[in-house]
Amino acid sequence: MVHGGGRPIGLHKQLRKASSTVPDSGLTGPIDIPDPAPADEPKGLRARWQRLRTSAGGTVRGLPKVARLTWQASPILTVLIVLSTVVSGLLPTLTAYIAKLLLDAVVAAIQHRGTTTRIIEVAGLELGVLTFTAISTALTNMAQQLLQERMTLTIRHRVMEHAAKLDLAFFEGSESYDLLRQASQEAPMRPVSMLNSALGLGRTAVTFASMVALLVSVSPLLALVALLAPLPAFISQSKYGSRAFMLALFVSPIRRRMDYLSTLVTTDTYAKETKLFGLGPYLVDRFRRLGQAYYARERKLTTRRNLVGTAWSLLSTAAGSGIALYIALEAVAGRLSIGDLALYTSAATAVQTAVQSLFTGFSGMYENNLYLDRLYEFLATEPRITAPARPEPLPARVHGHVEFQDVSFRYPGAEEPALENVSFEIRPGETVAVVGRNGAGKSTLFKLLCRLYDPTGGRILLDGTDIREFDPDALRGQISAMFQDYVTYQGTAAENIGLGQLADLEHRDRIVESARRAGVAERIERLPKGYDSPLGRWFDQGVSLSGGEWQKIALARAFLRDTPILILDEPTSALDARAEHDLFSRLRALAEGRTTLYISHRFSTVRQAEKILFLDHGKLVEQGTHDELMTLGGNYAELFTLQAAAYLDDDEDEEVA
Ligand SMILES: Nc1ncnc2c1ncn2[C@@H]1O[C@H](COP(=O)(O)OP(=O)(O)OP(=O)(O)O)[C@@H](O)[C@H]1O
Repeated sequence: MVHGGGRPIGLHKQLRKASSTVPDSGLTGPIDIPDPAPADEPKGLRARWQRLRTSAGGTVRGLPKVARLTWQASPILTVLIVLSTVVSGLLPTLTAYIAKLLLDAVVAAIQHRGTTTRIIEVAGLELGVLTFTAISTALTNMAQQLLQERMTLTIRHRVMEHAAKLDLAFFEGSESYDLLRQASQEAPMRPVSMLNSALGLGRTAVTFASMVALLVSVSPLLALVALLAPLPAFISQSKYGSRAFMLALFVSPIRRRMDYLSTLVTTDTYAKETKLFGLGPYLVDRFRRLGQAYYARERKLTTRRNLVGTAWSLLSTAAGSGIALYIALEAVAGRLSIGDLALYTSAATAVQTAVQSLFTGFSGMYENNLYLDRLYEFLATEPRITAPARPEPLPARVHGHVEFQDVSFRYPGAEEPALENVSFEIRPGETVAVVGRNGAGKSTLFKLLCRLYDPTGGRILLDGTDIREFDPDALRGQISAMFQDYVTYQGTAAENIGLGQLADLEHRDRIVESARRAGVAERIERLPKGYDSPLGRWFDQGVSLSGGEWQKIALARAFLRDTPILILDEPTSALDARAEHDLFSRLRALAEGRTTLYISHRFSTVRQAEKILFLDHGKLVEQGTHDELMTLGGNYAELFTLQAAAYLDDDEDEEVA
């Protein structure tokens, strides 16, 4: 994990822990956000100073990384933006100086000491500088906007690229969900913001230094006053900057809940239930109340931050006015020229403005840096399931001999193991049904076989080799799978199937063949544009399919891959009896020569398997053929009889009727 920003590691962790303990799903329960101020916020002056130093140090250390990011996004724009910054930093001082020259020339002309030519020369110079300023401002704006776009694209690209590499465990944890959200939604704007703040800071520093130099030449004391006045405001700004970030961190789970509530009411998939159960007003009200709590927090912080900030910055204003008065009196006394007066007045104003931009710039950088830390933290999250340094090459022909040896598994953060000491062997080409009650660990077994998770104990062998010794991508290339929660892609029918094997995306004949195997070819042909019909409602003219039709499409996607292992998690849960029967008769041909595992709750299909594994509370309690398990008279026999009895009852009822 990367801990940029010089923030103490403990604080980071503590914050995250606190922010993820916001209770409840948001559907019920209290709507409250814990106070974002961490318990250890420094109280004494010394502690504050210490903290300022750490945060300043951290912010400055954050700069090179941002510079690298911007450079990667576009070297030309980066150079352009840096150059224009330096130039535009000098321009105010130059403008002020020319104004002084102009005034002095005018006064001299009035007093018949100077010439009109001199005035024209200075006016020409002024025009030149103003034109240059306009051009340089335009260039800076252009470079900034373009860089913003480029950066956002670069970072989103990196976030996607990285997310694609991460383990399933990362996506299934709620803490990492927040991190992902922050990295993908909040972070892309931050580097440019950070760069802008840094450049603004640089520009201001140039203006500030040149102006202060002018002030020093009048009175070192005044220069000192101008320099010291901003300090209190600076400190208060840095405090509120970090509070704002902490608040954002704390409200992140609340916002997630708000998003969820909003999705429930605005998404087609949920609309049916929301309407039927009359949940609309209830959910809308929850959203409103969460929103209010969220807004109240934001308002408190924003108003405090601005009011307190302004109060402190009044000190700087007072100092500025003092300087102006002093210089005016000096001019009256004849110790300074009118031009000097104008110069110093604008210098004083510029220093004051500069001072304010300095803290806005710095606190902006500080805040951006805190967000960027989350991005770096995300980018530094490494997948645990990776290829070994020297991956074992897969055999030229994988036979599909699968062996679980004493495999145990517990999901990260779970109390109970999902699988416990599971051992079994599947010979190449065998068809195996995995059965058991809900939550018994069946899907988990499949996830482990695909190496979406690694077992916490024991090992899984494919053709005699521990699957951890293969490159996970190569291993997954040997497996076709359809999961319980298969994806319904908002794409054409051909794309929906073709995504199962990217190389075949353009091979229409193979796609048609898979559709036929899954029993959905005829339905697709009846669509308005056949295989090129968009499915789902996101597109214009998209066709809505029924649940079973979608499931057949998902099956076709799995069948497109010609792999030695086929895994189907409840492949017929949405199919009608005829479709299920047809699929299983075809499956025998499809499964020919491939190791096939399927999960099913329908015992009529389970009994056809060559081997049945019965899981109960994560343990493999029975295994064998249908006949063997029936003879055993255990769990399987009990459930089978139960289901068969239900059917028999139905038949009898029908007969009676
Ligand atoms: N991502 C996860 N994180 C934590 N626990 C999980 C996760 N997925 C599943 N579990 C838990 O692991 C256990 C086994 O789940 P699994 O999905 O393997 O059950 P299953 O046998 O496939 O059930 P079903 O028949 O209902 O599909 C369950 O108790 C479940 O709560």
